[in-house]
Amino acid sequence: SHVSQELDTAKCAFDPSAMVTDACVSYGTINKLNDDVYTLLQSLTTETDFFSYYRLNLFNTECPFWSDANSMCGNIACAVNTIESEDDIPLTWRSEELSKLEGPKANHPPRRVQAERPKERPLQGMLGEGVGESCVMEYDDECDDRDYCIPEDEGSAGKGDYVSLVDNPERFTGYSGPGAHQVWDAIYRENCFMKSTEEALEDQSHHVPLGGLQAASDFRNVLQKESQRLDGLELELDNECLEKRVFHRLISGMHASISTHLCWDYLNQTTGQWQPNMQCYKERLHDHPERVSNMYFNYALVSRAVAKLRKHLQSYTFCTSDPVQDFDTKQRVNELAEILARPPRIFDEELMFQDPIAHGLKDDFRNRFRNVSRLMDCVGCDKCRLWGKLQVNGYGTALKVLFEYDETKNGENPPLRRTELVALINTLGRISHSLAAARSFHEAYEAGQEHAFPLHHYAPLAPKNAEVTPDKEQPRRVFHDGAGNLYYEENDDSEWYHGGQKMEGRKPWEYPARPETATPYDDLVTEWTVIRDTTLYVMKSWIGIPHTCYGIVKSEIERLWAFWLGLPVPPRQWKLKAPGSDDPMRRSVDYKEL
Ligand SMILES: Cc1cc2nc3c(=O)[nH]c(=O)nc-3n(C[C@H](O)[C@H](O)[C@H](O)COP(=O)(O)OP(=O)(O)OC[C@H]3O[C@@H](n4cnc5c(N)ncnc54)[C@H](O)[C@@H]3O)c2cc1C
Repeated sequence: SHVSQELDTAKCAFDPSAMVTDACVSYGTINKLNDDVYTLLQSLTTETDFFSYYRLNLFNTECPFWSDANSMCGNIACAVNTIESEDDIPLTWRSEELSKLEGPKANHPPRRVQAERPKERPLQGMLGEGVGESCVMEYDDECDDRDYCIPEDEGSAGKGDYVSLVDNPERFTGYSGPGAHQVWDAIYRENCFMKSTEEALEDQSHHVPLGGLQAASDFRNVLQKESQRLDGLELELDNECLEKRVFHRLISGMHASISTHLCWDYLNQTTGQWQPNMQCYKERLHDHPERVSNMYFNYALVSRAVAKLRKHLQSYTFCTSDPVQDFDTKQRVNELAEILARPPRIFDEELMFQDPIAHGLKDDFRNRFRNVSRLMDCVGCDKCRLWGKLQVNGYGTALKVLFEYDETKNGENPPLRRTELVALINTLGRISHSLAAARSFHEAYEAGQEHAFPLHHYAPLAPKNAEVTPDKEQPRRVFHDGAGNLYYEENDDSEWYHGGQKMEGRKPWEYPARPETATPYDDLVTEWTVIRDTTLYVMKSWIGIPHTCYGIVKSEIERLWAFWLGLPVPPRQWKLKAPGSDDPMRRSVDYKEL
């Protein structure tokens, strides 16, 4: 089918209508990359305090483009458009309820108050106990004119709130109808860079003046050059609205990603069941393969931006007062950037805008993006506005990094605010999840299934147990494989050691692939080794139960005794733990043992 061609084709011939050859990478390569980073990205966005809280101005803003009086419902206060008769369904399933934000919220304290509060608790527990507030608080309120988005606090009295992204997943909210369409229409209208002079003049009242004609011709020059470089052909380029296509792909890809999520996490408002909706997928994505293709384009663009930040992120402080969380977050981010930076390069921003003649275009692009950012204030559903704003900021940050950053330098680059970094990584997390969900939908659809398949099995996750080792001041990552072996990482450079021996070619939680030379006999021996080890492990655990219980009781009595005598109570020596990815029972075949 067309979609499978779109998804699986290994070639990406230059196609003027597809516009950007820079992201000319096979869909298969992107799927493979996504398989490698999916779990890491999801863990980063849901398990670290730094990336699971976002600061934004959600309520103190007004839609600057139209007002309630003359619009078809675009403003925040305006009721969301919902299914025919919502009165018949329970309150919790109504769009009005689904649209509301959930979970704790913390105000961003003004500068004067910031100075008075302790560095560890700048938000005074407002997000709940156990949240590393120094990982969430953003001290940098400055703006930079190289930003593609409106800094969240611009033009409003409030400095925004911190909200939990984990408590407010992007999913079906029921927000639809003319209000939602009006916003999407306005966003797509932003993309026409090259218009007739009359139209351009007419538009001056609505938009920031842009010099679009100059930009369009700049862009055409760049494209012409690029196409010649690629295949020596003079391309027939459409005379009208050329730039529109790059911009269009970004917006359309974001729209498609939002649609994928609402179809994946869909609520049947009459039965109250949350489940993937195949019909929704078919109508919004399957029947429009170019939308799926635009999501892939966005993936390439945003992941390249993260890869480009690799050096910058190595020296980034995520949490000022929580070294273990800071270390853990940094390790995961570094690993993500490292995987994304592996060849082949999937997006080549140097082919765009970098040409000195294309300066007008860059400003134009930036200004249009700012307008899209402002349009987000016209979205009449809190949760949708949250994710809409976050993703526009994420794409804006990706563009800023792609076109304003020099990856070899550090000091001279524009500052990267916490909000931008959180938006960037979460936006990548969103597209990553969209690609995975679209693939599951697609495969189930092709197989004639009514329901989507579960998400693919992704690469197991690296351990997250950062520990402060006694012999080092810095925390470093250690990995316990559950069979009594301890591995540790040296020099923050992903070199893993076991008993002083460096592990070549793999991480301790990875298992070597089956060598091409392995014979069926090797397979048999390997399988037998696994069965034998597993049986021994289980037997050993059972035999060890009395000893373990004795140890627990003894240590608890000692603690109680110390407490009774008024002495310092020693820390607990044991803990209950659910099996994780480091569980040896999850071991797969280890050929290295052969
Ligand atoms: C910023 C924003 C965030 C939103 N977030 C959510 C959310 O989190 N949860 C939720 O349930 N709803 C959300 N919505 C609403 C949702 O996007 C749809 O508007 C709604 O579900 C109605 O869908 P629809 O089928 O009428 O078409 P819409 O998705 O509203 O699309 C309008 C028109 O745009 C065109 N179009 C659609 N998709 C694409 C594409 N990928 N590329 C190019 N053109 C396209 C089609 O011609 C379509 O008729 C959000 C809306 C906005 C504006």
